[in-house]
Amino acid sequence: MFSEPNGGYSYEDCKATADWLLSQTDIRPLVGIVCGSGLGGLANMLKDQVVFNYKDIPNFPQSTVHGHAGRLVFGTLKGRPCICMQGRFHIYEGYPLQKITLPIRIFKLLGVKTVVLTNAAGGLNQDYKVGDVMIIKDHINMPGFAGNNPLVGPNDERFGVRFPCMSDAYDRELQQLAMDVGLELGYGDFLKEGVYCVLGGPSFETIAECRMLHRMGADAVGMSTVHEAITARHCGMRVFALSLITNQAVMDYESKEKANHEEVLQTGKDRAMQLEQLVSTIVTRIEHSNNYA
Ligand SMILES: O=P(O)(O)O[C@H]1O[C@H](CO)[C@@H](O)[C@H]1O
Ligand code: HPA
Repeated sequence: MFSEPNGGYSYEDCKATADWLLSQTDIRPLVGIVCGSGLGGLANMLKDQVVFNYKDIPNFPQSTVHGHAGRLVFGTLKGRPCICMQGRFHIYEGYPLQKITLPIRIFKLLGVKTVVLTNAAGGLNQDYKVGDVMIIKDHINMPGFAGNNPLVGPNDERFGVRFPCMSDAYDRELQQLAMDVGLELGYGDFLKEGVYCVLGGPSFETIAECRMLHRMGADAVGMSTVHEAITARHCGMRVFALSLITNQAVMDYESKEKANHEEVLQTGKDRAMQLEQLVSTIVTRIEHSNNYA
């Protein structure tokens, strides 16, 4: 039943997983949240939780990265039905892109309308500080330049069109909502907006690479999110995404700084409370600001 043509899954396979989940819970999520490295605490915002370990879900990949718990959490946020991935998948774990993005298609088949993607990222923009939160307004898909796009392979029109538009990948209304909410919460000092660039990882970038990415127009660099955003847009969900700037990308040969995953996770812990406030307020306001979700 769970075949993998071209390393991906058929519509029927995704549907089988979605139906299996729907048969286990009465919660019908409208918002799907993906927690970045060290940001799994976001799932704690959900009430009335129904939790699945990834290993128990048919077809689901397994989390292998420290800071990604590997749990799918259904619940409600101020009465609003949500689903939260406590742990995402990355290219460097060895998974094909179609597998990395499988949960996004499952979100769609569960009835999710809006996807909220979060990540930990290195700051390239020299005005950014560790602890800043960057609302993603656009992306640069470096693996995509070499043909590594999650939509490679036969296109199933039940998900979306062959050539989806990406100039509106990140919903502008939700970006504005996030900025308004952030300012209301008093987060103006550390709230930014910018361009996220994805690389394959797992090695962090060299100094020359960071300099190049910055000149190219990227404000932050990471190893995730873009594949999920492309897949979500392909199947017609709205996307809101943010990066926590967990470290400064090293741009200077005089610098003694070294990127490391421990710092990434620590910055996530330090900003956990504000991120929970920001994301939960945005999610509850989506309802009041439009009819999409
Ligand atoms: O993008 P998320 O999953 O937040 O994780 C980021 O943190 C890890 C590196 O510390 C990489 O996986 C990078 O992509
Ligand atoms: N580079 C790539 N990915 C990251 C970084 C970084 O500096 N920080 C967190 N994820």
